[in-house]
Amino acid sequence: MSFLKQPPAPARPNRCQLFGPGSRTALFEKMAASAADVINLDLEDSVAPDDKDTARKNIIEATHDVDWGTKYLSVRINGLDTPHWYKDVVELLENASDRLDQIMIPMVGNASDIYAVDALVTAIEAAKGRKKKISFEVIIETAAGLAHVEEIAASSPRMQAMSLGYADFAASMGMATTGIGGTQANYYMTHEGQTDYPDPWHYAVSAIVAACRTHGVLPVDGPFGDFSDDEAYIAHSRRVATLGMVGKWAIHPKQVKLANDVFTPSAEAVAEARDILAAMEEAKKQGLGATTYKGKLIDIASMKQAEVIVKMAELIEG
Ligand SMILES: CC(C)(COP(=O)(O)OP(=O)(O)OC[C@H]1O[C@@H](n2cnc3c(N)ncnc32)[C@H](O)[C@@H]1OP(=O)(O)O)[C@@H](O)C(=O)NCCC(=O)NCCSC(=O)C[C@H](O)C(=O)O
Ligand SMILES: [Mg+2]
Repeated sequence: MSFLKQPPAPARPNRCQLFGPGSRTALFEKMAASAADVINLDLEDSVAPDDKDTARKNIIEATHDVDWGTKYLSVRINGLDTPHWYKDVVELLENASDRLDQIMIPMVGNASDIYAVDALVTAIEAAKGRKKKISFEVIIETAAGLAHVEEIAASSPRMQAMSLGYADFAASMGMATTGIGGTQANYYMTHEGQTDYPDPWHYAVSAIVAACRTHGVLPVDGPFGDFSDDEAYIAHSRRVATLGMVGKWAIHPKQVKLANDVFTPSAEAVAEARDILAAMEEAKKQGLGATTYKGKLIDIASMKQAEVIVKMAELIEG
């Protein structure tokens, strides 16, 4: 391990982030009743330009009037290149209740974007005497955001999570696709008549996971647009979970269960992880750093892998 220890990510479940437009108040109670760990009330792209002020008022009221239970309550503000974002931050933090946990910053390109929001949030918290410090989540969804992903992950002590935003990311990168996540029809390889569809998002997902794990931030997968295709959503979620992400957005309530199922370690996986830890404990007593489990090598690195699974399961069990 480097001298610089890898800090732990925030100890809270983040298996699914359910999104809903701030302009659709009829959805708020349904979102609160869902099984999502995180609620993202949206002021950005799911809200029409003419509805921004109303959506902001709706969300402020919902922080007072809706019972969000134990969910992590987050509001996505508008991008820093819009005339809306400063009003989102000022009106939210001057009027929303203490129930608000997080602000989600879209379209970030560098650490200075976070610095600007952090300075404004810090001033309002002091002016209004807000007790709970607001955390940040950012969306990596531009070429610049990916190019500067590490400085963004390290940019503020408020940073708790980082999501990959497939639609804007594809547009910003000039990708020849309109799909929001998942396999892309023209991204394939052929060999002796066989066609294979590799993952076009692999680099972005891994870069986000690496930046997040380096700075103790939760890496989260963004939207999957085709909410009629459960199998594809599950496959995409399994891929990013294997790469180290902790959860995924739901842009429709039916995706919440799919995400929770993928990002909750199975009973078998937890039992195996606990067996590996027990086997390593036994090996340690015999002065060994490596041993075998079910005919395979396990060593201290296997212990760390097993600890990730057991810790996540214990976090979710609460
Ligand atoms: C996608 C939707 C517009 C679909 O809405 P609708 O047609 O009303 O859905 P259904 O008729 O299938 O609804 C079935 C029941 O579910 C309720 N419902 C619908 N949406 C939600 C929700 N988000 N949360 C909770 N409950 C919901 C309906 O009321 C029905 O209930 P009932 O009648 O009682 O059975 C809509 O789902 C929607 O707006 N989803 C959120 C879209 C969103 O927030 N988009 C922004 C995030 S993705 C993004 O911005 C891209 C990203 O930044 C990037 O760049 O990649
Ligand atoms: Mg976007």
